[in-house]
Amino acid sequence: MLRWITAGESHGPALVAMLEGMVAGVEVTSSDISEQLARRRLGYGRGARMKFEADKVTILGGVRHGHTLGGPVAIEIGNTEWPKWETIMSADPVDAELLVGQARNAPLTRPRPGHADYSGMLKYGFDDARPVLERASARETAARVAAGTVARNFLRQVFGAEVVSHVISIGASDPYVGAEPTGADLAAIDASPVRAFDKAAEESMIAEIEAAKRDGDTLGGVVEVVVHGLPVGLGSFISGADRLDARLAAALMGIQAIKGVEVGDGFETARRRGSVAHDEIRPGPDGVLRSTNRAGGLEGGMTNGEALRVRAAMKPISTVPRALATVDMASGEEAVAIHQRSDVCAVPAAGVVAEAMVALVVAQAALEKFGGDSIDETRANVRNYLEAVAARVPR
Ligand SMILES: Cc1cc2nc3c(=O)[nH]c(=O)nc-3n(C[C@H](O)[C@H](O)[C@H](O)COP(=O)(O)O)c2cc1C
Ligand SMILES: C=C(O[C@@H]1CC(C(=O)O)=C[C@@H](OP(=O)(O)O)[C@H]1O)C(=O)O
Repeated sequence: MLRWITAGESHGPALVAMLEGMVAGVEVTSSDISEQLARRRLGYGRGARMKFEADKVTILGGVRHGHTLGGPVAIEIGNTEWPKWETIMSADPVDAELLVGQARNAPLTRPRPGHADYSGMLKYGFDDARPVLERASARETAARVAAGTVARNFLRQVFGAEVVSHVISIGASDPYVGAEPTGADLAAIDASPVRAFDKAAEESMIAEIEAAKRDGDTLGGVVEVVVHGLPVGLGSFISGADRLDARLAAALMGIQAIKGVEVGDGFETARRRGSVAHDEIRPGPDGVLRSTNRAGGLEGGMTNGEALRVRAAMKPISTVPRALATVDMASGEEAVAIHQRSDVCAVPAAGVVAEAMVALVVAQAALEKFGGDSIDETRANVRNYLEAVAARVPR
């Protein structure tokens, strides 16, 4: 089974991603990973930290001469800001004197509503939010994007499938309505400062961010991930835990600040009548045809051969410059929440993280179905299956 785990803190020396269960022979390089990490740092509305900090990629194991070896892949993402945090975030004990007068070491006792601070301090027994926010921080998503790069390369190399995301809306901007993008549109989407697929939607999103910035406020939004080129039958209806929609929802909800997931037309489908909610099946020149894809390529917990389409809703950033009311955990007095700096909006970055999570879950389902120890074996199994599927589709 394809499994992944990350380790590391926001201001630690590095993040580490481990990916276990990937077949041998997948082409992947450090620059593929760096390229994906650079995409995650893009986006209008990100804070100062994105400008001065850099992600330094080292593949520690599982890859040789640009190909996976079949063993666990370990990727380190070094943090170039580490020298500033070396004492405060030292893994080993440090002399108390070294910490005296260090502003960064001042205990954070005013938990931010919406962040992990309050519950984390109580649950893990800390008087300071620092040890909580270090791991709760979405800096960790860089490690997921690194692991996701291997998965997205696998999907491209086995199915020719591309994982694409774009931003549907930011705050109360006019949501994007129109055709879903394909892999060929990814460069244009990345060139948009808000990763929008449409100029009008982009302008409306930028206006929202400008207004929030002016007001000392923050924003969330909605992203969509689309995967073209997947075969029918990934995932299963057999048990709830096998359903690909359930697995995608869990993976997307596991991203910091994601509060809702839609599959296909999602909540809109709930408002429709059945006659206009589903995707009718008709005979076509090369088998069967669907003229709509309201289901987002998933029926019965399985891919149905149409484009996979899922959306994730992100709540606004919880470090609000116009700081929110809280209680100082040291004194019990009313206070305003911690605020030093933050992103105004990180929705474009969340889209890149969502791509990585979708790639990992789909690659996991593909490896379950097709197996193999090498990518050639997986490809042969895919070919065999697709022949059987083609023979079954009426023409
Ligand atoms: C890409 C990305 C960047 C984020 N940047 C910030 C930030 O700068 N400041 C902040 O307070 N929260 C930021 N967040 C959100 C927090 O990580 C998140 O609100 C926190 O973990 C609590 O959310 P939860 O309730 O979903 O766990 C970011 C989230 C993502 C996905
Ligand atoms: C560092 C990243 O995102 C960080 C995620 C984050 C949070 O609370 O989630 C808070 C911010 O960090 P800080 O509070 O130190 O300014 C973001 O910059 C990153 O995405 O690489």
